[in-house]
Amino acid sequence: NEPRIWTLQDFEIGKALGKGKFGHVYLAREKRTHYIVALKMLSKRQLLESRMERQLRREIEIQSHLKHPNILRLFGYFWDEKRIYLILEYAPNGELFNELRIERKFSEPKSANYIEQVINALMCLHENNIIHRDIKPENLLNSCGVIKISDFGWSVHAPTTRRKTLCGTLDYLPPEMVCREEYDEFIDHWALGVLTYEFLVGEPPFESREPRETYRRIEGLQYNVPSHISEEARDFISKLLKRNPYERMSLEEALEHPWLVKHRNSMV
Ligand SMILES: COc1ccc(/C=N/Nc2[nH]nc(C)c2C(=O)Nc2cccc(NC(C)=O)c2)cc1
Repeated sequence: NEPRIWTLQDFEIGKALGKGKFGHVYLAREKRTHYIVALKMLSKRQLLESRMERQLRREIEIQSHLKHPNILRLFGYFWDEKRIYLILEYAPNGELFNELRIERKFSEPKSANYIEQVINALMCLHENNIIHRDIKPENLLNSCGVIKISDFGWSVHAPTTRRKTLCGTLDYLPPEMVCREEYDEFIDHWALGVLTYEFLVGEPPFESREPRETYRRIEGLQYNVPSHISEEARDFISKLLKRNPYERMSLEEALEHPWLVKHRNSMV
């Protein structure tokens, strides 16, 4: 099916879902098929001012070609004189970040189930030689229990050396990014360890009041695992939060780790 030329007139705009960094996301319904989507509206001026247009092109290029149940679909895009519009898959339950703040922390079965889905998405990305580089609860959407990785704004084709200074949370940065070394897809493995910790504990492992302190704790691998965390979960995290990227567990090994196997067998 030929990609259509979409226009705003093809959609009925519903409620605002939320405000992203560069624009608003609205619930929308395609008029002909009544298909429900999330329409992300980005201001051209803001994109140009912050020189993000190259990053947006990359985001569109990457996300539009990826088809995986745990990766949020980008169905298409269009623009008018003021804005660029991304036609995105709608995930009814919203950001996992919100769910985690409400529940404070997730149970081990729930964390294992979510982490397994993130691993499946990362395997798809890495098979396509893509590093996400921004795995965190804010960039994970929940669609009736199915986790969708979204926001490919920071994704790149592996391996790469970072050109830009980093913005956003430092909590998820691996040591090799903190010390400006070359890095590759293993930075996503590190982020997976940080994500697992944050699901189980309710806050990221290296979180500190001062960014400098966060850097120091990341470089020194200084994190404490509360006693309520199971031995298997503790071991799973420790095999991802390794200073040397090549010592980090592979995604295949992670799927076979006792912590995930234990909870997979107990899932209905
Ligand atoms: C405020 O409560 C909410 C509950 C659920 C949603 C669902 N969002 N679902 C989405 N599907 N596809 C995309 C893209 C989105 C999306 O961007 N959501 C979004 C954007 C900005 C903030 C939030 N906030 C929360 C709490 O999820 C969600 C959005 C907001």
